[in-house]
Amino acid sequence: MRGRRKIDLQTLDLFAQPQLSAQDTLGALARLSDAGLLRRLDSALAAFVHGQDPGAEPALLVAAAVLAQMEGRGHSCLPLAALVARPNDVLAWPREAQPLLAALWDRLPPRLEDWLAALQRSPVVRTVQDGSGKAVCNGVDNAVDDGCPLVLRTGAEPLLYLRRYWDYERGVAAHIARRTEVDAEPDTDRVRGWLDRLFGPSGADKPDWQKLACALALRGRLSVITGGPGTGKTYTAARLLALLFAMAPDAQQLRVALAAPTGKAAARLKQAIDASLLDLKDSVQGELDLEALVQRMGAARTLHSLLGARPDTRYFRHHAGNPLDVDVLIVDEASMIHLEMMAALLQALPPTARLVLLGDKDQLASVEAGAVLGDLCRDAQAGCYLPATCAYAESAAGQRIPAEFMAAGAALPLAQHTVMLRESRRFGGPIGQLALAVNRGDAPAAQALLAEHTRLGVDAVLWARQGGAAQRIAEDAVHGRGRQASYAAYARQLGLWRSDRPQTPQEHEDWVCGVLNAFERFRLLCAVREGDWGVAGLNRAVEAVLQAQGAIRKEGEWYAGRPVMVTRNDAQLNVFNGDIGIALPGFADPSRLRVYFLQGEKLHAVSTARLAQVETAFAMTVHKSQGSEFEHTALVLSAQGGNVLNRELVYTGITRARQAFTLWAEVPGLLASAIASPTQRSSGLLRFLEHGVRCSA
Ligand SMILES: Nc1ncnc2c1ncn2[C@@H]1O[C@H](COP(=O)(O)OP(=O)(O)OP(=O)(O)O)[C@@H](O)[C@H]1O
Repeated sequence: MRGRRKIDLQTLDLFAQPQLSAQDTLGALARLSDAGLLRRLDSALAAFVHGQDPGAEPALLVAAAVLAQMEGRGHSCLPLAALVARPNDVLAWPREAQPLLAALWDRLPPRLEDWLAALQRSPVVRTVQDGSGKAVCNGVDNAVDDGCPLVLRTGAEPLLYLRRYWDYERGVAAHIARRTEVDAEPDTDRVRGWLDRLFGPSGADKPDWQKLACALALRGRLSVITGGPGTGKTYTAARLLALLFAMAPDAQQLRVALAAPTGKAAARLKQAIDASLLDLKDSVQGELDLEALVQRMGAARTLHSLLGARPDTRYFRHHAGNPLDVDVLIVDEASMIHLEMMAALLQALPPTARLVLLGDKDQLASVEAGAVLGDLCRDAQAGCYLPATCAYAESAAGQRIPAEFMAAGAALPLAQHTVMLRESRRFGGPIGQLALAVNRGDAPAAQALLAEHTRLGVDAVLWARQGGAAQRIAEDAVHGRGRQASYAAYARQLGLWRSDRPQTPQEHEDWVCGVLNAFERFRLLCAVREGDWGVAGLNRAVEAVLQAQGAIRKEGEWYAGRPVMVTRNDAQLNVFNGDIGIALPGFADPSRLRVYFLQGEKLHAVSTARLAQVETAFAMTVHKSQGSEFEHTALVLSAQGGNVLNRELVYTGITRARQAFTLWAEVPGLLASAIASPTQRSSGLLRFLEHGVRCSA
């Protein structure tokens, strides 16, 4: 937003007079948009509200604009008490904009009650009370939703919504409430027998959360399994599938689907589940035909493709009226699912089907509004298990839940269907320790770990660098540091085209796969897009270094070796948002570049002319890297990052690295301030679950 500022904030004069009319307010909001403090869309919503209600008061117009701005930053609603009392906490404007904010707030009502009254007086705002079933619009009892664009949820913490987000939250909460009702309990002796076969016996010293997750998943139609990298979420999900298969009255008829928000995450899920299931063949000794299950599951899909996204619309082919044809759906990387997508997914799922969500609750939430997995996992760390859950866990999984994980009083049914896996199997080393330190907000420990390892030299697993020109980052990325993965292997593999040119289609395919696999070993991850330390600047810098060493010959937009990331789903071309491909000469006609993608084990080629929605991918945002892992990642923190530099971003960047992690910080203090800034997205989802989902007709 700061990049779009055209006006000097110091000289911006918002108001001619102390009183604020609706017109003055709209003018001020428009000027704040010109100055880049709001988006055009934000002030446009206020103007729209005024168009619908010429009597709209300044507080309503300001609330509407801020609500739109919040939606753009991933929040599903606006907490009004915080806005009135601490506007800057909500708006997060830069220091130089504080006088403007103070001038605006001086002219607005000082008390929350007055804001609420201003909102409730307007016909554009529908007022609803949690749990009462009462809805009021324009002061009139109104159980029927007549399309008010804004919704005000009253109560101890009033929330203002754009109507569609209120609908999504309410819909998601209603589905979750239904799905977490306990069905008939399964035969616990059988469950326990199968769990012992699938997992082996467990020690008595601590609970086996993996077994517990499987047992709890049988009790309802929603199961949430969260945990950091390598804690065995996929391992557990494969065993859960085998268990469901073993317990199903007609196992051969069980329809199972796998999905994830991105194509890459979907492919990884399928690979891991297949391998895990086939590993289990011995423990099920011919009693379960797991090979047949693997065959029947088919490929994992992106959520868009599973739901049947209709191009250029918000609509899907599958919905409540045309539900998905599944009995069990496992969705990985659930932290990336935004509110609207979760609402669509839950609607499209038959009421009897089981949904299993896998994901790391501490990762970055989606760019779009909502942090659904984070919300659903609010109690995951604490457990909050009720006595009935503990009794069931003991009889079905042989697991005694320690007192510290039991609910102190009432607890959400959702918590009884949520399990956090706590032991990482492949992430215990320095990278894991660093991730844990970041996650618990311990900046000194994170910095000490980085400093200690950096001292070990260029081969160190952790490595921290500070300041200097972005050129240094690019050179490091291309030439590598020590023995850690870099783009050097990719450049070497690319060079084989000239020194050892493929002579047969098979050799060509092997070479293409070699380039793609070498490229996947390393990645530069940025917090921001713009600037020298952002995606755009670093892509240019890496290209310049590769060009200088002769690895690429960049003459136009496309060149042999250009790695690209697809930025928009294109079902016709069979490429999806987040897919990474590399432009390379074809075998039959080397003068024409084709972009090659690895889809599972198979190569997929698309002509460069047909791929319009792509961007160069030597550097990518941390957001776009979710669902991927690399041997070595270098996380680049730009001084321009502002409040994008937060704890979840750093944690997500670190946990993309399997063997080595490098941190580049443009100025001192960026890491510590990011760690000190956990993201809090405003949402009312859990409140719906706490109060019952009855607040509207
Ligand atoms: N109970 C277990 N016993 C033995 N090995 C296990 C167990 N749980 C997990 N593993 C192994 O640990 C590794 C990580 O497990 P898995 O890939 O399922 O973790 P994950 O949480 O899905 O990771 P990611 O977040 O990266 O997707 C795998 O090699 C898996 O086989």
